[in-house]
Amino acid sequence: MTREQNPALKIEALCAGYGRFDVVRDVSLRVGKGEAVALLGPNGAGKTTVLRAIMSLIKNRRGSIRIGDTDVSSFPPHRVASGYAAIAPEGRRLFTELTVEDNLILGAFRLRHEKARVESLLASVYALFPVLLTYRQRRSSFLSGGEQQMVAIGRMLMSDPEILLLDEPSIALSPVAVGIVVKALLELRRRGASLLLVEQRVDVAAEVCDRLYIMTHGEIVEEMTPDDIKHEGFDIINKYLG
Ligand SMILES: Nc1ncnc2c1ncn2[C@@H]1O[C@H](COP(=O)(O)OP(=O)(O)OP(=O)(O)O)[C@@H](O)[C@H]1O
Repeated sequence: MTREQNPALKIEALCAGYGRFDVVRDVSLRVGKGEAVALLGPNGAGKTTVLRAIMSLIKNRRGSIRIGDTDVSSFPPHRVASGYAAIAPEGRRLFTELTVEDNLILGAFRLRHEKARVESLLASVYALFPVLLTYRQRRSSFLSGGEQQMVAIGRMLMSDPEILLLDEPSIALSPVAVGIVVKALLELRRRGASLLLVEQRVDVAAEVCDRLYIMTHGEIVEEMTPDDIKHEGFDIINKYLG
């Protein structure tokens, strides 16, 4: 099947929010297999809410969400997390008292009876982030922000999901750490991963992604490519980001 016929993620007419209020309205988007797509927008636009809806973490949700061949719209969160989607949330949310390796292994909870597969996933995370191998027995609280972000991305990879969701992986990181995260995301792309990246930094999104959706006030208002930005400059996007 071609990428067009069988995307990694296809959202149609999603409405989602909190309590009785929708903060995401009629959102449709697609991430092809092996494609990296960014969701850009100002604070409060509803980007994180889209990611939470994909993971079934909010109850107020309508519309359809397909991951690969499966409609996951009615799945409970643990089922979505069992190999369909994984999220590296904003702020990383590590178990800071646990070691790096224990945090990573928690990401493979669903595969706990498949020891060889867990070992092989762990080896591929350490190949992506060699520094984590050095620090594997170190408590996560002792890591820098950039290293903690590597653990959050690695933990996501440990569930071997069909689509990776990243919520502002560059936030509050030093320029060097942002560079390391960008390099890791490019390497994941090279390995064929499908990514949906929520970002505030247009430069990071344009470097990593094939396509960018712009979201404001709960709706997708524009779709563009990094080439559009290259030709027309950041102004075409900055008018939406405020
Ligand atoms: N748990 C919640 N309960 C009620 N309202 C919420 C909750 N979480 C977010 N909201 C509201 O939903 C709207 C969208 O928030 P969301 O976090 O999805 O935006 P965002 O685009 O990810 O912004 P940011 O970049 O600031 O994280 C905001 O108005 C926010 O105040």
